[in-house]
Amino acid sequence: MSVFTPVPESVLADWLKDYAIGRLVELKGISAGVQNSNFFVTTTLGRYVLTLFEGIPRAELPYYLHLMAHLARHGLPVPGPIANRHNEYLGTLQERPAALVVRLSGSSEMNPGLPHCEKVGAMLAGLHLAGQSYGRRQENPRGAAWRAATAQVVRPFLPADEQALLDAELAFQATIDVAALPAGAIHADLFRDNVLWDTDADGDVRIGGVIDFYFAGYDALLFDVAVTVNDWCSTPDGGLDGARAAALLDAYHAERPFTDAEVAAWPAMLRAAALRFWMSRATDFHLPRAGEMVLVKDPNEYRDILRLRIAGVPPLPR
Ligand SMILES: Nc1ncnc2c1ncn2[C@@H]1O[C@H](COP(=O)(O)OP(=O)(O)O)[C@@H](O)[C@H]1O
Ligand SMILES: N[C@@H](CCOP(=O)(O)O)C(=O)O
Repeated sequence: MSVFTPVPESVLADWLKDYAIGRLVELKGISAGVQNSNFFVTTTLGRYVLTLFEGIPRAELPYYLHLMAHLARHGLPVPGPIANRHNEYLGTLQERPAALVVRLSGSSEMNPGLPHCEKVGAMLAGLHLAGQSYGRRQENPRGAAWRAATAQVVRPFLPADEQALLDAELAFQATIDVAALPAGAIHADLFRDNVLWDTDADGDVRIGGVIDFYFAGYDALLFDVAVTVNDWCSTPDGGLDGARAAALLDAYHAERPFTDAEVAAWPAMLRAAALRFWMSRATDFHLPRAGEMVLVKDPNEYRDILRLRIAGVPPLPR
């Protein structure tokens, strides 16, 4: 998150009167993240995260908030949204749609080992299984149609070799039958910075929280696995670390076995997932948004991951 819209303490203190969570003690902007304005909020009764949504249409927000509530109810470490006195998760603050969620414990691990990858794989499978009973449906906002449309916006900013890479990848992706893959609610942005780690009573790592569901949607479950593997299991040059990928994928497969169609589609899904983040980062880089604290991530990291996934990847477990 970044802070695009500042919130004065007096304004928040007044807004919180609509909630049953006590009085404002502290408000702090969060610099991590790229999509929304986020703040840590401490009140006399607890610790929360406030999000002001910057550009997601209001009508699409209940899908995310109810999905978080659904997954939390299924025992996953997902922050539950807080309802206001009108029993609604979504409010309005500084003329933006706004929501409060529980602040979970832990911090992100940017150098994950095998135990981290194993736990993330098992948790992602649990999320996909619990998501099967989620009643709402909203398409992945960064799905195939978005990728194709965004490619045309970004293309003029790219050098000739990258334009050629992009054109070839779009043509390849158009040949993939995504409808043949198991689908459901996916997180779609399960990067290392969206998982908070804690330790349990024995000192073992455990997932304290999975956050940032604001790219979630209905799509192939395998696309979500690919997004996750590309981030958690890449080496600094973008290659796949075989041991970390195997730890994550074996743990996932033990909870939700991969189908034959998924085994066949795996290389294409890794490429689709790489393309998605190359395109979003290139958009943020070439067409930046104004804001008080704005983080722009390197698009070339995902261009390189795409090139390396095209060169070849190890198969899925079966
Ligand atoms: N529920 C939460 N509990 C604890 N920390 C959180 C929570 N939600 C967000 N954060 C913190 O805020 C940071 C940015 O949040 P994120 O959801 O990734 O932003 P964005 O909405 O811009 O994508 C995270 O890296 C984490 O440190
Ligand atoms: N994970 C994405 C962008 C979304 O950023 P977030 O910090 O809001 O999760 C990327 O790395 O490009």
